Amino acid sequence: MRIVVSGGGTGGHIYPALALIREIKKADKQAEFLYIGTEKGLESQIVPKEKIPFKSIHITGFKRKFSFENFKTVMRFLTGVAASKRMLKEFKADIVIGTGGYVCGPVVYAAAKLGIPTIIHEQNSIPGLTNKFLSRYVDKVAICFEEARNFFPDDKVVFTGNPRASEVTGQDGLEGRQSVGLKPGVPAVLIFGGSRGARPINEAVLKSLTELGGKPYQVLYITGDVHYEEVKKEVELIGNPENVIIQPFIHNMPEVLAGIDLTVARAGATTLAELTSLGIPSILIPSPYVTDNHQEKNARALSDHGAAFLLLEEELTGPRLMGLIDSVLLDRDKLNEMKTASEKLGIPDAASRLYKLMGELTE
Ligand SMILES: CC(=O)N[C@H]1[C@@H](OP(=O)(O)OP(=O)(O)OC[C@H]2O[C@@H](n3ccc(=O)[nH]c3=O)[C@H](O)[C@@H]2O)O[C@H](CO)[C@@H](O)[C@@H]1O
Repeated sequence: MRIVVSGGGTGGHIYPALALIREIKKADKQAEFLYIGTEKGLESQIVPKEKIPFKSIHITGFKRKFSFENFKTVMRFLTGVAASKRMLKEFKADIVIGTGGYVCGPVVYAAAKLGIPTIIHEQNSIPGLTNKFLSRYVDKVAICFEEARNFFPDDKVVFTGNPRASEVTGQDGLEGRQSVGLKPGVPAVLIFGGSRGARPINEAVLKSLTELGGKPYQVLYITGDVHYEEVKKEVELIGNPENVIIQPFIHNMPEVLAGIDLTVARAGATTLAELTSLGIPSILIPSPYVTDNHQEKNARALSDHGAAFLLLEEELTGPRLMGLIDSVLLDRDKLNEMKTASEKLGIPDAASRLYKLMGELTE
């Protein structure tokens, strides 16, 4: 099979695509891939590292308010469609899958117009503009939250879950711990703000850094690449406690997650798929800066079932965060109860479900 995958901007759209590619490679050694993204998105760094052929188009997202930029975006969309058609014909694509972000707009639209089978994968409980637009043209819409169903044509929707959920299973947590310097046998909390980091979470952690130093657990704190230098400067003034490891970004998240007892994070959909697949309890601080506040809805899908605590950004303070971490990590019964609840929501076979759907469209 000759497969084109497109999705990007942030990790939450890229990692599901890469997990799907790995799943297909296991089942079909002859499969060939082309990934179409943008130069500006994280995909231009992450995808070539995986040795997957990568091509880019130039495209920007729509502004929700009326603006001249939107006119330019329409022009870029049309140019993007023409460029995508050329790439798809040259590659002789059998199927095209979009995993979100505005880059898949022109790519998936072009494929549908060429009569190539198409799927979009929606990770969130509330879809973004691009997937809502594309759902009119594609053959199938794969979803990960039942709440997303109502936004799409009923006959196209298939519940598959997020392929990244499959990728994080079966990892060696001890090796994961070792790779980042976490000790075995001591409870570990991972704190991070999505694939790009989050300033409000960084501020809350920095305010509590000294206090964290006195805790009977260890902390892996990921700042996000762009915030790292700034955080480091502050940490030099405060002092870096021995039980807190600070990193800008980690590339072996599946391995590391396998060794983690509790996670503090934004509520990006791919992160949540990973956490539930592994049955990791979490404290979720949804980003309020996303379309239709979809992260809060994502988070509630976990907190309503006892798998997570929801902490709204407006209520986020250092002491509040510390209190919540202690209340879970220092109470074994609570931790186990949340673990079970989290595990129940996981869909570890999501990648094979999505691959099966591809097979149905191409046979
Ligand atoms: C601001 C924004 O628009 N965020 C969206 C974006 O989030 P974002 O890109 O932050 O996505 P997620 O939280 O869903 O996923 C982050 C991914 O990055 C990985 N990771 C993170 C940190 C690190 O150091 N190493 C690493 O590998 C995580 O394991 C995960 O696989 O896409 C998600 C999925 O559509 C949406 O739900 C989010 O609302």
